[in-house]
Amino acid sequence: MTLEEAKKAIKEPDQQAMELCKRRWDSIAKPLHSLGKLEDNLVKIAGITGSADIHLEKKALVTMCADNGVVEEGVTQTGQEVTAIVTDNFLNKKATASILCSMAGADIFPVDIGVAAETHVIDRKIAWGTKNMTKGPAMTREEAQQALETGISMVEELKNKGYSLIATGEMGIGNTTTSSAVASVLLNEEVEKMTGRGAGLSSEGMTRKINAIKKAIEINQPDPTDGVDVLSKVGGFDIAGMAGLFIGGAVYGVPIVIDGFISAVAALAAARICPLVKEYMLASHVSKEPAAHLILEALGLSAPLHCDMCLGEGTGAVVLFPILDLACGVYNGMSTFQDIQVEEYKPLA
Ligand SMILES: Cc1cc2ncn([C@H]3O[C@H](COP(=O)(O)O)[C@@H](O)[C@H]3O)c2cc1C
Ligand SMILES: O=C(O)c1cccnc1
Repeated sequence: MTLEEAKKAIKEPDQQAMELCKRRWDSIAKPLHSLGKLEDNLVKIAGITGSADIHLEKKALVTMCADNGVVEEGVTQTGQEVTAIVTDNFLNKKATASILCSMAGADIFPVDIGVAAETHVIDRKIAWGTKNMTKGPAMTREEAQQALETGISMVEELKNKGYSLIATGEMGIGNTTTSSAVASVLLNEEVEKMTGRGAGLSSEGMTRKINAIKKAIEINQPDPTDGVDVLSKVGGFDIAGMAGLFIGGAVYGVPIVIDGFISAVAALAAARICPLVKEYMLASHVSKEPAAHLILEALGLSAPLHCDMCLGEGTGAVVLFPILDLACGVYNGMSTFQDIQVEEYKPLA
């Protein structure tokens, strides 16, 4: 499906399914709304899937893996070769996200959407990394569109395989630099406010990172009203691929879980391309990256978890999975007021 077709296919979530789900929660023998965001997330899922019958047995994490030409500017603590190593490690439980997935009963789908080396994961390579955005656009508009469409098609494939919940993740040395650039443009905020130390960076490194982002924005002049333009000029294949996952979730009625800062920036870009996509994403945690909470605020989302995590790879999103499983267990298994023959709970005015 093309991006244009996807945009046309997106509808409002199903209000009736949400209402039914709320009614089911309110009928359960416990104080009203006492499971808070656990309840809210299931109501949202009902609206996304169009059904109050909620089962989350098959869960997936898609990690979009890509390299970033901007690492030439000395904006990271580790070298670009780490991207390919961690990408392949997703396959053999040697990466944090793959271990978390096996513990949470989820399957991991690492996608090479633009790693600058050969890898052994799902091959959707658009290019061998992006160009250095301080010297010109990171990629062409066509490449950005291709990355978005890759994300959309991954959701279609996983839905056809029976997956009902998808977490978003990434691996790409230098992608907090591109994320901060995209966030700065989309929110029209100072680069300094949007930039953190990523996977660990010295103070001199931070100065280089901020200067590189400013230079990239200055030279490329991305149009903040055009999400595809911003992604292509100062983004990366991984961020655009994840933005595609969010758009795909809205097209195919599959809830998509946001991870940390990088994933949230992708969600923001997706929402700029098509505002309704916001209704199809679930927040998981608030990353320790300084601007993460601002991105979630801009999306109008409130994350249930505050773990001071800042790892990426989809780790925080996968941590939400067992919590949603627990919510689902109560939703599907708990007795109702009718079962225990108690008049419905009436809160005090
Ligand atoms: C060994 C290693 C494993 C990682 N797994 C995720 N990231 C995280 O760090 C990177 C972003 O930080 P920056 O922009 O500072 O490079 C991304 O790959 C992100 O997923 C890692 C980083 C490293 C070094
Ligand atoms: O929050 C994130 O996604 C993040 C932060 C730092 C490094 N890697 C990922």
